[in-house]
Amino acid sequence: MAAVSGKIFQNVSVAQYSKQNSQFHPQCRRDSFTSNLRSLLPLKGRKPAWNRTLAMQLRTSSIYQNGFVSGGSICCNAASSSTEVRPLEKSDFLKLQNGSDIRGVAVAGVDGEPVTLTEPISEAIASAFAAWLSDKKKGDASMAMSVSIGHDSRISASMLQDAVSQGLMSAGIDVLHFGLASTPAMFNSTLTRNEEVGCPADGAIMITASHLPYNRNGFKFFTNAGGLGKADIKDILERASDIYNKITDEGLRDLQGTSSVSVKKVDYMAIYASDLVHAVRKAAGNIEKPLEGFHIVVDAGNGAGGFFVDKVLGPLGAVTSGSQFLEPDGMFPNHIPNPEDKAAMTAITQAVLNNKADFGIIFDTDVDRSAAVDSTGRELNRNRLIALISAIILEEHPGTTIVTDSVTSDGLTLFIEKKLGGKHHRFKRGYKNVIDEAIRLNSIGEESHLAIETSGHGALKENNWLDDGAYLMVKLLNKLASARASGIKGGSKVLTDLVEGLQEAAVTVELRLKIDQNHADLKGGSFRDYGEAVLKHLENVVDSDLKLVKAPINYEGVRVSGFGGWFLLRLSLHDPVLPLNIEAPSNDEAVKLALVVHEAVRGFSALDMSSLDKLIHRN
Ligand SMILES: O=P(O)(O)OC[C@H]1O[C@H](O)[C@H](O)[C@@H](O)[C@@H]1O
Repeated sequence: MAAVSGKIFQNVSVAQYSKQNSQFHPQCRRDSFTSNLRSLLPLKGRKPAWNRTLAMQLRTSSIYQNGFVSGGSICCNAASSSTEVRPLEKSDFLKLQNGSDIRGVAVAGVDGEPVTLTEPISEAIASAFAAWLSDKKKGDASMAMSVSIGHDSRISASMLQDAVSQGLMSAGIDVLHFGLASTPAMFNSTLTRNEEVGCPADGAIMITASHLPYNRNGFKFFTNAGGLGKADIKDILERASDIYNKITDEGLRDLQGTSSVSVKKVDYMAIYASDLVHAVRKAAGNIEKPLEGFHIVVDAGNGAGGFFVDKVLGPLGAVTSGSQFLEPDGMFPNHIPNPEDKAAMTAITQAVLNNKADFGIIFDTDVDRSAAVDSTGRELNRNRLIALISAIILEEHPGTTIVTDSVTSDGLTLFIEKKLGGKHHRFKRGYKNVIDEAIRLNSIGEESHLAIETSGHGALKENNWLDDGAYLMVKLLNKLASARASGIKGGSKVLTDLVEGLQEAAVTVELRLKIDQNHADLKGGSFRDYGEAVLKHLENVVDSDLKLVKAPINYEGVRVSGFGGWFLLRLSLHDPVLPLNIEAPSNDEAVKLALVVHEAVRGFSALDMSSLDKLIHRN
């Protein structure tokens, strides 16, 4: 393990600050949300200890650290001044659930998008996570618990970090501030054994909304068992609603707590990155600089992935000139940090070609997703990335099952099963779904070492099923390094060769058909029920058409083969949308498949068919 640069940032005693209460600006006091959690949190043996002065002290110090002092108003940043503590329904909290994440609007100013993730709400959510964690770890109730907090480059990061810190500390939880961090590093901090920096943490919170626009933000939660699931998130939001409304019912009150909690600032990314460096060195036979001679460019999309250049590729000996958008910028001025996005892939491809680099790597905002580009400018994302990682994993674990999301191609199945000798288990969309499915398969005796999505999310058994875009790239770097160590030249050709034989459709289409939730055709029902009815109807139509074959094993939506290609219509995991994926050998065939869907669903008037119409009439 490399040297650790974490140091104590601040040990905060609640009592120490209470007498300074009067020194703060009254506006700050109004903004502060005081959590009266004594009656709400099951904190056996630990007293919740909180007062609003501490809240402001923390907020102030964090604002200074981030250089956000403006006009002498040091106590409230821009987003916090709009914060208002008003009664909310449980349903308002539940609306913040996005599968196994929490997502909301954290920055005001976008028309039609009111702020839903305020400081008080975030503080209540953090307190609820503390209560949830406390229940989970009840065996250790006498021990102090700690939670690490990290964030991506969003402009609301500092405001939310303060609110979350307050929520945790009000529950007597010690807080570790990691600052700019990646989502996988946060999970890792619940596994790392390093007392000096306070790890393993009992829980971790990543403040991120992945690739969503600048005004959004959200939370991902982890324990050493992995990311929290949907049911846990619902539980936390319900608890948060109770906490929040109890406080507003009773009015804001100071608590004169007596126990103390600590806030430590830790450079955890240095620890996490050194683990990645170690992994590549090991794979190359413990060579210090196994990437010497390679020119690798990185596009971090102004998210949190810039560390990969100086803390991973640099120490491994790679040349990284031409890397771009490494500086964190929460307005994402260059492109959406998303390896599924065409503009993002064009940007990294161009960087590889312009710099005559051997290889390109692109991350999403919080580095749980990634993709690559070879030296010829060939994109290695979506099905190609899955094929590539599968080829590596199947060399290491012959015959293993590769779990993927539902929108993967028929060509990928052939490649995994016929060329690589593995088993392709096409499951549902959603990184958590594929990871949980791979874990389940192992638990019933079917060996699986890889769970991966076309979105660029991927997790390996050897890496604790950490959903980690950086580790996926490490697997590719290992391959480059070990090829070099065995004297093989040719840059990234060794990787390109691995996907040789992957059949790819000439036409690939993804449309997202919106369901108008206010449309009379829903008859007051939910968009989910409506979407299910659309899918059922489509299924019946397909069943009665001899030219079409329904996928015999399918876990999500309606997947159909015909006209030399296939389509999948399914419900989005989170949105009132039916995504439609089509792959076909030509435009004509793609249109024939689109027409099948069009004919079947056109009676559903709440469905926006305009993109489907456009596809059909364009050709
Ligand atoms: O169902 P969709 O709307 O296509 O969204 C699906 C996506 O949702 C989230 O972003 C998850 O993090 C991804 O793992 C998943 O692929």
